[in-house]
Amino acid sequence: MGPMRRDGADGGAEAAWSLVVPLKPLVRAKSRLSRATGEEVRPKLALAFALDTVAAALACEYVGDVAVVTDDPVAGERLAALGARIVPDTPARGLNAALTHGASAVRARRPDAAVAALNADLPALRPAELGRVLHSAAEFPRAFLADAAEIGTTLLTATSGVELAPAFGGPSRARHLASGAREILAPDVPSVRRDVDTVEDLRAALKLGVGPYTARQAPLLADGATAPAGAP
Ligand SMILES: Nc1nc2c(ncn2[C@@H]2O[C@H](COP(=O)(O)OP(=O)(O)OP(=O)(O)O)[C@@H](O)[C@H]2O)c(=O)[nH]1
Ligand SMILES: C=C(OP(=O)(O)O)C(=O)O
Repeated sequence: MGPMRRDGADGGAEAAWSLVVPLKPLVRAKSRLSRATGEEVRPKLALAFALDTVAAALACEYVGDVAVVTDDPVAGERLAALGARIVPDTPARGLNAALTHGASAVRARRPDAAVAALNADLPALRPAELGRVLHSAAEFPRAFLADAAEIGTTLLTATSGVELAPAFGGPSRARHLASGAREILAPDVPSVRRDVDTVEDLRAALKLGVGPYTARQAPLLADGATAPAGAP
């Protein structure tokens, strides 16, 4: 059976994906930003990234629901208020175990769900761009989108009845390719590829235009984090 339809209309009805978004406890999240942000702002920024990512995902016409896999109580409460379902993590088993667990939780409720893992660090995410990626992904049993650096992965999909088999972490683009997943080569989806791990990534995201939660945190950042590259 194909993915569930989000509406019953003929023609323009779009396949509804279930997204699975993993989020570390905020005290540990985005550790590579710590030097630029300081320890007080870093968890707030990690939460803001997740809120912007999930809000944009929920606004995407191809997305039926979003499950966030997290053990963080504050993030869980804020993300649930946006409309996400919160799935408790699998303690100490890491990112891929969390994603497999999230996909199982989704399919326990909806066995024929098409699922997509999406990183929580995409503060510039635009619903229409995510929609283009999911539309392309629907043609293949498994598909993925490489991150802006073309080394990692920001999104991995599995259509109805197909195991997600996530292999995220570090140089995951090559692993996802080797696993048989199809790489999505959509040209105009920079916001879906713009993950933020470093201060340079954050600058690039700010240039693309971030969502409201991250924009609100930006003034709290040291100048070094937001000044254009090469600025004095
Ligand atoms: N639920 C869950 N999410 C995780 C786990 N590890 C990583 N993530 C999430 O997976 C995505 C990519 O994670 P990483 O790049 O490894 O970690 P990060 O917090 O984004 O950044 P660094 O601390 O700088 O590595 C982010 O959305 C993380 O919050 C985990 O063990 N459980
Ligand atoms: C999780 C990933 O990357 P990073 O650890 O760089 O965020 C990935 O791209 O698979």
